[in-house]
Order: sequence, then structure tokens, then C-alpha cells
Amino acid sequence: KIFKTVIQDQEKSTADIPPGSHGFPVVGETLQFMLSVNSGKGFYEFVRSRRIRYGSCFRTSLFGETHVFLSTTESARAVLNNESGMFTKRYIKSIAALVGDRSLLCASQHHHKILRSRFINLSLTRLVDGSTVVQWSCSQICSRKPFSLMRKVWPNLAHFITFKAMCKMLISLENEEELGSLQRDVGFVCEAMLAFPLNLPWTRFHEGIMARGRVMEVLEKIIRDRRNETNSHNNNNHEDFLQQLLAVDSDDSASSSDHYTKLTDAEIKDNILTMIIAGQDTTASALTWMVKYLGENQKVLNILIEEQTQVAKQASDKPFLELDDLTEMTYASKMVKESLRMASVVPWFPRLVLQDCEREGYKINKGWNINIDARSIHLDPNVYSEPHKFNPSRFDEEAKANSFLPFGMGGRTCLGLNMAKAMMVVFLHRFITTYRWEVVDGDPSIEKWTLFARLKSGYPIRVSRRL
Ligand code: HEM
Repeated sequence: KIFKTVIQDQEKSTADIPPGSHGFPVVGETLQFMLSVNSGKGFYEFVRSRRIRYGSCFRTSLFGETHVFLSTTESARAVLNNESGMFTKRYIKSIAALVGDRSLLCASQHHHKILRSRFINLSLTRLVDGSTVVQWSCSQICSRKPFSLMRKVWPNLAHFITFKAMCKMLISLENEEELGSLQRDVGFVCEAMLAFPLNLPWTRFHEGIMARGRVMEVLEKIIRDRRNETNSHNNNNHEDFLQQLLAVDSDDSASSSDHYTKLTDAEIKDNILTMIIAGQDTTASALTWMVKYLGENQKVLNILIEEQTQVAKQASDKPFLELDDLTEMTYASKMVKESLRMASVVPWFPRLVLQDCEREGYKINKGWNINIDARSIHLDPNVYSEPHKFNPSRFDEEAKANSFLPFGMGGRTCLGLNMAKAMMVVFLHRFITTYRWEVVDGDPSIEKWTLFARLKSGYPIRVSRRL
């Protein structure tokens, strides 16, 4: 009888919470998750297999916490727009130690709003300069050996191009040596974000903390030099993101306004590091997937070659494309959108639940983590017809509401989305109009232990100049 009561109680208490498995005591399903992270199918496989087994809402237990995954457009709208105020980003102490606790990734809701209002113009800042760097870097791809040079899209093309372009747009850093050491240090910080947060001299986490210190020193020096330049009226006309922040802070009319809070140097430094981290691997992964999709879809490539050759002709009297030229690239921008949909570089968006609530008919408890599974929405046949077919023309029509989420949605939408799209479309133009390429290794295995899904092989291609 006691046994029957226990079973009934369990049934009663689990009837209204999402289906799924708690896994083993204490560790939950952490081991299965780690196996996915460490497999050639990538960490999303853990979510995908459960989405198939349990449906559009399921729960699991990872690292001692309950996680719920949701994959309907309605849940995406409710959670990401957060009109109810019931969801927030979780503060993770080890991430704050790496990106800085003034970073908008770690700020309280109130502080985040203030920071975001100051950074929102980022999307409009010096895109032209960034695009120029992308174009210049692309033209260097095989400048030394014009015929059949083997290159890995990741990191040779994608990583270096995006890093350079972002450093130009954010802080006007162009010196190759300084760029190289900054990129190495940012790499250590990114690796530490995935490591166990143990700060002892031989750990990866410690290496990341030390690298963060060096990045802060570089940024401090750049800010100091800028201020000295301004004070000595030796202004070098920097038109980057940093200059924009410093200029507004020294503008008396802006800083005397009621709603204005001057940014501290710590806020500026932490958030420039945040931008680089948030923008680098995401954009470079997206570029790599885009080259892969291009290689697999000859028809799409032919249409693009036609459009881009036309754009190149129209812009032939200019050294570099300008923003006006980008608006002519209608098929290329659909190509970028379709690549972002198919790749879903950031596959899900986590939030912390602040109040007990209900979603998709299930009870969600305060303190749980709720994850919007964007990848699943992007590949849902009820949302996108033939979702596994690569078809840029599907964007001839507007996507359904709340269904196109590569950059998230709501108050946490990606701050670099215009920058990322510009880098992708400009890369596409230069790459297609300047080079031919053939794929050397098309292995679809996913790299282990990365924050964003990318190809293990780095997608090596043999590049030669178009005649
Ligand atoms: C293809 C490239 C990119 C993709 C796919 C991407 C994707 C995303 C997504 C999905 C989010 C929201 C995550 C969430 O809601 O939890 C996000 C946030 C963010 N992204 Fe991007 N991103 C890209 C490029 C960039 C670039 C180039 C920058 C900066 C230069 C950048 C800066 C940021 C920042 C600062 C946030 C945090 C915004 C906040 O919390 O308010 N991203 N990104």
C-alpha cells in the first residue's frame, strides 16, 4: 500500500511538470551532456534527441540544476520579450571573473538597461571601416601564391578576418603584432569560459584570468592614449566605438542630462572585451558554415556570382564597397539569413525563472533555467517548409513572427547584428568575385569543446584567383 501511495504521489507531483528525465542522483544527465559535447555530433545532439523523444517542452538536470527546453515561437516571444518580467539572465560568477562584472553579460537588470542604452549605437558605428578591413583581408587570401593555395576557412579566413575587422571598428587597433597577441589572449579567455572554474596556477581557468589582465592593460593604454590625444588637441580622427563612448562622456550637454550616467573606464574596458568575445567566434563560425553551404549548393552560387559580378561592376571606380553597395545585394543578404537559420550558431538562449509560471501547459518552477531552443524553431517544418533544404529564396517573404532568431530577440537581442551581417555580406562579395575554390575535406564532424558549433576539419579549401 505504501509503495502504491509513493507511486501515486510521484505521478501527482510530476503530472504537470514537463516530461523528461532527472537522470542519476546529484549529477542528473550531466554525463550524457558531456558525452555530446565530446562527440563529433556536437553538444546540440543532447537537446535534439530529447526534443524528438519528449516534444517541444522537456526538462533535464545538468550540473545540479533543472533545465527546461522550449521550442515554440510563442514561448520564444513570451520568454525573450519578457513582458511579464519573470525571466532574467543568470549571473555566473566564473564568467564575471573573466569578462568582468561590469560587462553587460553580468550586469543586474537595471544596470544592463543603462549599459545597453549606451551601446545601442554600436550597430551604426564605423561599419564602413570594418567592411574595408574585411575586403582588404579577403584580397590578401592568396596574394602571395595566386594559384591553388590550401586554406582552412576556420581559422585562416574566418577567424582572422572577423577579429581584425572588429578590432578596427571597436578600437582602431591595426598593428599586426598587437592584434596577434590580443587575439591569443582573447582565445585564452574564451577557453577558460568552458573550463572548470578553479583558479590555481596550472589550470585553464587561471590562464584565462591572467589573459584577461593583459587584455585590460592593452585597453587601458589605448584609452589613456586617446585621452592624451584629445587633451593635446592631437586628435587622430578615430571614428570607432571607443571614440564614440569617450566623446559622449566628455560632452557637457549629454552628461548634464538627468538620465545620463557617465561610463567608468572599467565599464568601457569590460564591455569592449565582451564585444570581442561575443562577436568573434560567432561571426567566424557563421562565415565558415556559409562557405560550406555555398559549396554544397551550386545553383545558389551561380545566382550569387551573377548578382555580385554586377555589384562589382557598379562599384569598380571605388577602392572599396560602401554601405550603399550593400543594399544592392538582395540575394546575398538572403544567403546570409539562410546560412544563419541553418547554422543556428547560438543554438539556445538560457534564462533564469524568477517566479513559478506555466508554459506550453506545463508548470515551470522559480529557480529553474529555461532555454529557448532556437535551432529547433529554425528547423521546425511547421515554421519553415522543407527546413533542411538550403533555400535563400524562402526569405523573399517575411519569416513568420518570432521564428527567425539567430540574433535572439527582445531586450537581449545581439548588439552586433548589423556588424555581423555586414561582415558576412562583404566577405561573400569579395570571396565570390575574387576566388574559385574546391573543398579538400567536407567532413561534417563538429569540433569538441567549443562554445559555438563549428566544423572540426576547419573546412579546408583549395583557393585560386578567378581569371
Ligand atoms: C553571426 C554572428 C553573431 C551571432 C549569431 C550572434 C548571436 C547572438 C545572440 C543569439 C545573442 C543573444 C543571446 C541571448 O539572448 O541569450 C547575442 C548577444 C550579444 N551579441 Fe551577438 N552574435 C553575433 C555577432 C556579434 C558581434 C559581431 C558582436 C559585437 C561586436 C556581438 C555582440 C553581442 C553582445 C554584446 C550581446 C549581449 C547583448 C545583451 O546581453 O544585451 N555579437 N548575440
